[in-house]
Amino acid sequence: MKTFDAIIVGAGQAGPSLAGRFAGAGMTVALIERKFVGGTCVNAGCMPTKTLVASARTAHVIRRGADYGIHTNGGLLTDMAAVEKRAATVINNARNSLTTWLTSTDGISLIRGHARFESEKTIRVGDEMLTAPRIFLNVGARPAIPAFPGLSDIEYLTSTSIIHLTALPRHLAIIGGGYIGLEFAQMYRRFGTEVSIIEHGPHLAPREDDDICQAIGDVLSAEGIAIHTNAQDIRLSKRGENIRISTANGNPEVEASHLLIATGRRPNTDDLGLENAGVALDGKGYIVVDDHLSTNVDGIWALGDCNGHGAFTHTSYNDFEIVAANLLDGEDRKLSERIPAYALYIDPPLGRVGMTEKEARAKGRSVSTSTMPMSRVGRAVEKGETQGLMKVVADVETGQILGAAILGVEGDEAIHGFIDAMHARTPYPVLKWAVPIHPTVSELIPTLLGGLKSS
Ligand SMILES: Cc1cc2nc3c(=O)[nH]c(=O)nc-3n(C[C@H](O)[C@H](O)[C@H](O)COP(=O)(O)OP(=O)(O)OC[C@H]3O[C@@H](n4cnc5c(N)ncnc54)[C@H](O)[C@@H]3O)c2cc1C
Ligand SMILES: NC(=O)c1ccc[n+]([C@@H]2O[C@H](COP(=O)([O-])OP(=O)(O)OC[C@H]3O[C@@H](n4cnc5c(N)ncnc54)[C@H](O)[C@@H]3O)[C@@H](O)[C@H]2O)c1
Repeated sequence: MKTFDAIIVGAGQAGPSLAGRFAGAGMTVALIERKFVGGTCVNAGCMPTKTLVASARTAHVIRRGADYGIHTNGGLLTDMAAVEKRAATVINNARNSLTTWLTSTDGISLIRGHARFESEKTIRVGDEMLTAPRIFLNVGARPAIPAFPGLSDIEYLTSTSIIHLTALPRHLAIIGGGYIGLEFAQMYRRFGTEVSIIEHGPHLAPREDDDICQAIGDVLSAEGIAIHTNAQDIRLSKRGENIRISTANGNPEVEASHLLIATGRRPNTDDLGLENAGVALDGKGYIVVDDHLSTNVDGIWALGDCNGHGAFTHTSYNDFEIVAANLLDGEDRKLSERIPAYALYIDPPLGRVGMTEKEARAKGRSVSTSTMPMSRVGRAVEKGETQGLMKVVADVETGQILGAAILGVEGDEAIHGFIDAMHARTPYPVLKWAVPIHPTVSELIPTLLGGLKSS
């Protein structure tokens, strides 16, 4: 049995930083990883996808060159092998530098293998038994694949395997119109593939307000992506070399050369031996945690996607910050203090923070909203990218901003004006007097706030 001050399972977005802080405080840490250090973000998530999105945007800009008075001689060719290689390089560089840091930091033992609880304080990795008074779970999630009829007869892609394609599909069908589905849909359309999205809800990006969903649909259909919503009872079958996707409610059948299933993710908690430690899970398999990220078992914490309180790199990293601040810096940081924020990396991107209008109304707040089309934003006009809209939701009684969305050029950056104001709890009338820089997207935020009215 090897004894450490702390054991961390999973080297995703929280584990390595936590290991570094503990080691810096003079503690011995075992960091256990069964696959690649860096977890989903580095190896199969944010980093490769945003690298691929950048290649796709380059193709799009070249295609639009004539709109800007710039002409290219000859056609456009996507060299998918080179596109894939660029993403692989980004992955490998990030993974290697993290590995170098972890293996060269005194106090951290990077242990390769699958970890499983034997008891509350004991973890097995292969033949090795490890124990520590503090155990931190950062095991992440993986694609969830629904049991569609016919699934076993066909080959399909997930967000993990599609990253490694080196040849362009003729026709990519995507089941699921959420983050993964939409980012890959636009990316592959821009690479030159025919793309069909099949979503069982009434809208794409169904968590968003209807006006935002509608605008997202408009952006994607304008690029020639076929969108099939309300697709119930999806069935899969093989037709020659192709995959046929049929639905019950009159949507046309889609026959595609490739199929990506992007219907959500499930936590990696089913093979961790949690029953041997008595750690409680919720109905969806997420580890139940309190406001300080402690599980129901003393001395065991859960961070990142596996606790179901955020499914993003920044939320996993913030979980690390909360635990480190509370255990090492004598602070009292809480999960409930975090304001949800995220971006959907279609182009133009959607930056989002806080509540949607429908969430705010469901909570019974005295809601006031203001929207503005991106066609009124000078910077967007100058860039020739006027799709989308800005929207803010505020509480008219308290003057607090409840949420905001910027679907538009630079929306993922400009939304930080709202993120910071909401974090500082600045009432919106104060922001109306800020003097932003011209010409930016953010300069329209005071005007947007000026349009707030109750309805
Ligand atoms: C295609 C895609 C694109 C994304 N894009 C974005 C984006 O643009 N922005 C954003 O914020 N988020 C994005 N995400 C989400 C983001 O990647 C995840 O939320 C984030 O990586 C979660 O981090 P984590 O630390 O919770 O877990 P992970 O990064 O998943 O790490 C968990 C680690 O634990 C290891 N592990 C699991 N079980 C065991 C075990 N029993 N023993 C040992 N090791 C184990 C795994 O191998 C893994 O390395 C994207 C996700 C996907 C799939
Ligand atoms: N930009 C980002 O930050 C980013 C990018 C990609 C992924 N992610 C993370 O990865 C997670 C998973 O992404 P995702 O797109 O797989 O999940 P998601 O929950 O965002 O979207 C899944 C979509 O599939 C639909 N769906 C579910 N079951 C279906 C079925 N049986 N038939 C048809 N449609 C069905 C849902 O209605 C939803 O629209 C996200 O929650 C997010 O946290 C983040």
